[in-house]
Amino acid sequence: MEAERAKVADLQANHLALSRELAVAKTQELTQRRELVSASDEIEGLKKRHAREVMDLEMDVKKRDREIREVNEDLRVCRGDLERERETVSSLKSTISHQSNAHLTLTTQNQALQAQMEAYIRSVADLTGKLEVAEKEVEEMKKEAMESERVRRKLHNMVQELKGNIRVFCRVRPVLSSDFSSSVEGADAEANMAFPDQRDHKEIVLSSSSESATGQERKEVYNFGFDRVFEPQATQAEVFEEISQLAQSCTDGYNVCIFAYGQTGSGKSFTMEGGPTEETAGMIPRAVEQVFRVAEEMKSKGWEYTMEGQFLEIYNETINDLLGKHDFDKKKHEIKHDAKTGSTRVTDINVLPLHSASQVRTLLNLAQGRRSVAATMMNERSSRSHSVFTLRISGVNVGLGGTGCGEGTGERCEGSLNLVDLAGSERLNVSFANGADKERVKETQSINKSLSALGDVIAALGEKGPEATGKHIPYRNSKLTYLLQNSLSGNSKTLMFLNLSPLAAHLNESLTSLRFATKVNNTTIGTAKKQSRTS
Ligand SMILES: Nc1ncnc2c1ncn2[C@@H]1O[C@H](COP(=O)(O)OP(=O)(O)OP(=O)(O)O)[C@@H](O)[C@H]1O
Repeated sequence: MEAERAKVADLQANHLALSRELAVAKTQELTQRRELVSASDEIEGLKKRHAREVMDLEMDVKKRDREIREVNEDLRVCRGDLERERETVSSLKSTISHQSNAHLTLTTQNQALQAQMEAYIRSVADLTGKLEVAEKEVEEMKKEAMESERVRRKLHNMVQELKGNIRVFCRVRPVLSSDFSSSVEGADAEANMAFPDQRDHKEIVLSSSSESATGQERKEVYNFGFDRVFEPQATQAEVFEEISQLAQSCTDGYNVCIFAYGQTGSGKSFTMEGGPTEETAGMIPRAVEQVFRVAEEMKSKGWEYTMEGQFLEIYNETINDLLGKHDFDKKKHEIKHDAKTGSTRVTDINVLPLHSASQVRTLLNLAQGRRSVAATMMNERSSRSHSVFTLRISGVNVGLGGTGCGEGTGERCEGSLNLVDLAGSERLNVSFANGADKERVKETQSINKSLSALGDVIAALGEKGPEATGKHIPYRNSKLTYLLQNSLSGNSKTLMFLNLSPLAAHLNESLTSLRFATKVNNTTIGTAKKQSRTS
């Protein structure tokens, strides 16, 4: 029992110890429970904080995500931009590389140009110096040119004077197809004409053979010499070349008269007026053109010209104004000479200012249409009146204002150019073999009277020193000679064309014309005087 009791005491001591331990354990447990509650509160608090923090973090993450997306988007845009910028940069790089190449080239060119420019500047300076010298020389030369022009005019006119103031040119027209249509047998046969002087062209020889009373063949040879003989093939230009110097004379202040003499159909109108083409244009249009050309050229020598023209015909000893308003001129015209100036005027005649050669051509055509033209038995187109075209020229030397050559000399000159197409010179019996109408007979008589008056005037002038001896010159015997007085006397230069037909049938007429022209050619008219004055 004691064992048991000891056992129970042991058990009780154990129990006590265990109860104590349990109490301690319970206290510990309580403490721990409290700690646990506090820890779980703490955990709860932590959990809540954690949840809040997680939420905050989630929101933060979402925000960041958004931001990341935005940044990514920006990045993408930036990448695009960057890519484009890269491309731009690369193209700029290549441009820069080109540009720098170009710049290099330009720099080289610039250097070369600068070198050239410097050379130019040097040569410009050099040229400026030379120009100044040349300008001085030009000025001197202009002065010299004006002076030599004055000398030239003097010499030119001296040459003209030495050649004689009445000159005669003989021109034979070619045989025409119309010559073959004549009803008279043998009318188309060519006359025997020769031109032996092939160097100076001054001779014409006509020969004819006839049967003498004893039945023997008689050969006759006629020699004539003129200032110039033109063969049938001579062109209008060749003929004009010989007379063009005369046009210059009238711009120098001389009275120039060119007239055509010859039987009907011998080529007077062709020589003076010519055909419609440039090649066939006659002496009148060519001379007018020459005068205008010379006047234009003389501008550079300080001369200024004004021109005026008149055109008339003398038909049956009456003057008809070819520039009048009506086809038939009913006015009575008188011829007036001014002894002081040596000029001739016709009263009530239209005198038109002339500005160009083409204006003159139009006038001439108009006037030609008005000419009294009547058919004769010899030439359908024969004109039965004398036509006189007059171009008056006044010049004044006004200098070359503004060129440094100073004032003009103030010298004035007045000249005229008379171009006369005479009516046919055939004798009465040739034209009117079967005695035709009276009007035509009167016309022919009147023409022949004036032509023989022309011959008489020339013959009287040809007698030695007519003007010095005061011998009477019968200018008044016909309207033609009276009108041409100043063109035939000592104040002028005269050229006569003797037109000849090449036909054998016209041989006698040709011989008569040749004799008349020889008389004219042997006439020496005093010295031509230039009509000039210094204002
Ligand atoms: N050199 C020439 N070349 C070519 N044809 C010419 C030449 N000369 C004159 N003729 C021609 O001869 C014909 C007569 O000439 P033109 O009419 O000129 O004679 P004319 O002497 O003036 O006559 P008229 O006294 O009747 O006026 C015209 O058909 C003309 O064309």
